[in-house]
Amino acid sequence: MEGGKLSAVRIAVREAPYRQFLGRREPSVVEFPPWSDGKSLVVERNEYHFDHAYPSTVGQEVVYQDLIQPLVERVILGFQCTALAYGQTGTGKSYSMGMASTDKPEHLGVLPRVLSDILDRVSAMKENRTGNTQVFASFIEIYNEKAYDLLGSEPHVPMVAARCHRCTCLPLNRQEDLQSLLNLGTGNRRVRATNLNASSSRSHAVVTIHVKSSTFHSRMNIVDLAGSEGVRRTGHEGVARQEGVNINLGLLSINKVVMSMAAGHTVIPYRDSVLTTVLQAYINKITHRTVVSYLLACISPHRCDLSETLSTLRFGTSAKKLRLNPMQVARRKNLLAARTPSMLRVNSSTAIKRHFNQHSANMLHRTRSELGMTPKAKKRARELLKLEEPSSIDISDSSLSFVGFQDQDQQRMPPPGQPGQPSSLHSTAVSVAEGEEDEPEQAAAMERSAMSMSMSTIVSPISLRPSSIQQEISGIQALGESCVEQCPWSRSHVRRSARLANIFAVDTSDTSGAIPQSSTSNLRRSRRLAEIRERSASAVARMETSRIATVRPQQSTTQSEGPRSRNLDPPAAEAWMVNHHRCFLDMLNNGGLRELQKIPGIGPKTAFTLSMHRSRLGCFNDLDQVKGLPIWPGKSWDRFSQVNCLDL
Ligand SMILES: Nc1ncnc2c1ncn2[C@@H]1O[C@H](COP(=O)(O)OP(=O)(O)OP(=O)(O)O)[C@@H](O)[C@H]1O
Repeated sequence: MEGGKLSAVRIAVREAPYRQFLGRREPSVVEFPPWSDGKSLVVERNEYHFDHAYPSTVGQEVVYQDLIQPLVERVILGFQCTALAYGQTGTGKSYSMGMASTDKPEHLGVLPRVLSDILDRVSAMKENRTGNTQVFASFIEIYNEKAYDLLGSEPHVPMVAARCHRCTCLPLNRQEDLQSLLNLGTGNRRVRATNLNASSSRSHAVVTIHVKSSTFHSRMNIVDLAGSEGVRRTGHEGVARQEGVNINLGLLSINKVVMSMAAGHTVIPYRDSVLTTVLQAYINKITHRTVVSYLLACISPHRCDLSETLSTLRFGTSAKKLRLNPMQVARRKNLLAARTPSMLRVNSSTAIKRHFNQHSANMLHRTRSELGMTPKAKKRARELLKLEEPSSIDISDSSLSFVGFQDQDQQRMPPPGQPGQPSSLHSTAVSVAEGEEDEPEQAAAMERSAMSMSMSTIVSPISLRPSSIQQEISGIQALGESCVEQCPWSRSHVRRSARLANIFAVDTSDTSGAIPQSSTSNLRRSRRLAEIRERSASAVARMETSRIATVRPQQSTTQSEGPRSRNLDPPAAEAWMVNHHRCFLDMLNNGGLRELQKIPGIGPKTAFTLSMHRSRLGCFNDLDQVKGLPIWPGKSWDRFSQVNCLDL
């Protein structure tokens, strides 16, 4: 079934030509609007939509190619297909289905074309030796509620088996077999002249074409129903009248079956007539994935046949409601894809989707590979690093090259002998010391203090030694320590965002080329915590030392005590305060929410707001900036600074 349509039966409506013997030519009751795209028609101002709508001018060839040829292709692939003609008497059902004999090739109907087509394909398959496929055909009719085997030795003796399982199947090997089969079947079929049709079929005919191979047995049913007729209009009496009644009974029962199925009933009245009993096997599977069905509804252009025409269109509309469930559609597609040769499938949407999926997967893999995220890339990088990892790397060697970096990058590295870019504090302290030569003592004190802080409290990322665990975080072994110091790119403890930012900064700036010493907030969280712990430990140790050296023995010291309470000398007190401010600022800049909450005067809410401001600003440059934040109502900053000894 084409597309993703859920309709189990495809419906086509075909208009019959004018019946000459009705005399006066009147306008047709059926209109084919130009906007309909060959899929809808208008009768009595009601528009009906179907899969195809053919005016009387459309020939047999078009109908065959549109409706039946796709079914032939499916039958060869192992699907069960049914094409059924339904409509009023004299509207061209037998003509369309090819059960009326004709000499002109353009008037050949479905049956001879199908048989011929199947035989051609099977012969081609035999020539290509792609399988041993055989074709058989059976021809039965249901007349007066009895089934007859038209190809059997006694065509006018009713069959016993209700479902006609044991009917005669003639093998079809050549085109000549085909002709003899058609002559035999149509010749045995009961036909009678009525007021409405000179050769009206008095029975429902079912031709089944079997295609048998070693792997499947598919069938194609071509059903030509007798025409519905008003018994009075036919002008028949006696046997002919009874024929008409039985014909209508069969049509009524097939109508009821289709209606029940469309309404979703669980009990379907198949046994109401022989026609539905015989067709039960096919109708039952109409929504099955391996069944493809076409209904050709034939209608008359005459106004006198209007009620019959509307009845036929109603039947078509009911059949349109038979739905495949989406699972069946998906399975049918899969089945079709599995049975279609791969060459034919290459252009299908599934193949295209698969191609794109594969393409995007390749792209993703390539990107991951370029970023060094794939195991292979990691391994390669490790091997390269091992090659370059020198126990004897001399960091003073300016020709030292770093794996994976361009020369220009190398040129932007800090000059040899300078272990990393000095921290901002370091540089500030040095500049102060350099600029204030007239105050040597103070400058020296500041420098001493700054140096001591840079050694103990201010931890430059470059001076960090990643732990062995941290070295493994990125999946790439770290370089030798000297290299790590020189090559900040490979520092796995620096956040990836910071590393990338550094890369872009180096690319776009022509400054010293050194990686800007980002604040420690760019360090990984584990590293920051380790630093805080390290700093607090060293601060305690330092305070202990200074206490022993300067504080009177009787004074107790606690961490919250200020310099005043320790009676420090002014320069020492000032240095202590600078140190303390720096430590505190570090804590504010690097502490997580939990660490911030441990600071006296900071609750969960303040900690959260503080961290939000910190993320917005990057980090706090000094305590004045913290003080200026709109989170200290009233005198809360005073209380906060007091409790944390931030004031002298
Ligand atoms: N599209 C058509 N083009 C040319 N002739 C047609 C067309 N449709 C029907 N006819 C002619 O109309 C006449 C009646 O057609 P046919 O016997 O196929 O009708 P029917 O629906 O099978 O009737 P019944 O149900 O009584 O058997 C035939 O002579 C047939 O050639």
